[in-house]
Amino acid sequence: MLEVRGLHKRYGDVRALDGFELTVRAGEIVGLVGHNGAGKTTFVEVVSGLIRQDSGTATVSGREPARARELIGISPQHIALYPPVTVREHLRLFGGLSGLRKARLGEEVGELAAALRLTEFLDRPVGVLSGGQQRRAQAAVALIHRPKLLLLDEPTAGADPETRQALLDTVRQRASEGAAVVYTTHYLTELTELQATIAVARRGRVIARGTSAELLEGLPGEVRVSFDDDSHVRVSTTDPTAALARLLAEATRPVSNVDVRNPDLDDLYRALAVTDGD
Ligand SMILES: Nc1ncnc2c1ncn2[C@@H]1O[C@H](COP(=O)(O)OP(=O)(O)OP(=O)(O)O)[C@@H](O)[C@H]1O
Repeated sequence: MLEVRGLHKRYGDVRALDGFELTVRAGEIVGLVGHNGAGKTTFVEVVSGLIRQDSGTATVSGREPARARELIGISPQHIALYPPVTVREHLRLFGGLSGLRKARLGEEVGELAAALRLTEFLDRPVGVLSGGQQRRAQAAVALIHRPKLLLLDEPTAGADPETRQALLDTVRQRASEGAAVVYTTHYLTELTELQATIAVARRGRVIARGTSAELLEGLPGEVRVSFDDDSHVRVSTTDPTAALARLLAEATRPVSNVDVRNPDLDDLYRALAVTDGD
């Protein structure tokens, strides 16, 4: 569905994309993660046809992004809606531009609004909605024409748990119906929930790809044991159960709390930075 080969894009001295490669099949969710400035948004902008790469190729169903607009749904990192225009008018406008007929459009609006818990806000101008409601409206605009490729750039940034859940459920549903999804986020738990494969971007290219289990295997997490006198012991370990058992067996003061942290994205970035030459 999406094939990206050797993308390069420079802004002055900054190599925003430096050999970026990614393929996403129909029905697959790829979680694109990486530090701030790794090139994720630039990649999304090229694939959605908003900017042109300096070199390399990006194709959506074999077509250049600018010629495949109706196949793509994009939810940009920053809200890009018209404040005085209602949610329903946005959906009619964008659905209509993508060629949805009136009757079908009405059905899609109702179904999508219910899925994203937007029904009671449909006739309010976007400008009066809360941040989380605007996030859901933005996602609805991306989804209204049932695109074959969904590009969601941090769709849950600043979202409350209800908004987050509604978005994740809807994205999973669309993938199960065959959409290819690229989902950028800074939250590993969302990608686990989406059963996404993960692509890690760094300095303008993808340096690792796999399931979270594959990528996190062997990385150390952390075990922390706190005591009644407010002191604590912390160890970094690849075997939290054994480490916890040892710390508890060796404890000479009453224990007030234990905390086990599994490896997360920061641990993964640190490990990859070492193998990537830092
Ligand atoms: N229009 C632009 N003009 C100049 N530099 C840019 C422009 N867009 C992006 N960059 C630079 O390109 C690099 C990649 O930026 P990009 O926004 O793609 O990163 P990102 O991985 O999406 O980061 P974040 O997680 O912060 O959203 C950064 O160094 C950024 O400053």
